[in-house]
Amino acid sequence: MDHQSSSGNLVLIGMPGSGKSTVGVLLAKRLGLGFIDTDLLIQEQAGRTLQDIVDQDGYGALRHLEEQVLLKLDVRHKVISTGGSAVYSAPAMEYLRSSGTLVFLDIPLELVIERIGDHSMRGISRRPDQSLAELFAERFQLYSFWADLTVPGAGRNQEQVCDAVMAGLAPIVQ
Ligand SMILES: Nc1ncnc2c1ncn2[C@@H]1O[C@H](COP(=O)(O)OP(=O)(O)O)[C@@H](O)[C@H]1O
Ligand SMILES: O=C(O)C1=C[C@@H](OP(=O)(O)O)[C@@H](O)[C@H](O)C1
Ligand SMILES: [Mg+2]
Repeated sequence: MDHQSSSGNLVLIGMPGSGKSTVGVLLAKRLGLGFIDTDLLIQEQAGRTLQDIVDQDGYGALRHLEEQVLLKLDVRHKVISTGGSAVYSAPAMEYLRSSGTLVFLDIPLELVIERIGDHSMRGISRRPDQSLAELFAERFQLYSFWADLTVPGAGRNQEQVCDAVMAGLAPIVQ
């Protein structure tokens, strides 16, 4: 049994709007697994909303908290939906990979904008000088690098994305 299947977690990574949180719940139901959204763990730990953290303390503070929460996760057989910025922490990604399969929900920039808007990018962890297009390009490299499986999301509703993840997992997870 390799690192991907030994602890049985399924970890969703990708841009905000790619469906990590909503598709994650569908996947957990289909697979009979529990579900964790690490954004909610961050909020619980901080006692504040993610929006507050970014607004008051800046994007670096959110990334730091996110890394701490990810490195403290000690779970098996869960679907784990991460926040879009999780991939900035190599230690956290290595750790998640050691106990699960990393699935990149890959949507184009146009869909990100359609789903989350591009006006203020509130709540997104990004350098103030960085455009959404630049952020997308930077992150695309990181998501692709860490992914065990990449699932394209364009032209698919949430159930169809769920189907595509299940189909993609079949050959790599026992
Ligand atoms: N495949 C899809 N088709 C249409 N809308 C979607 C799809 N996946 C997600 N959405 C919508 O996009 C928004 C962001 O989804 P969410 O699951 O919160 O993404 P993430 O956690 O990756 O930011 C929600 O309004 C959700 O309903
Ligand atoms: O991509 C990002 O920088 C962020 C994505 C959000 O999660 P989703 O990807 O679930 O929307 C949340 O973690 C936070 O607002 C920062
Ligand atoms: Mg989410």
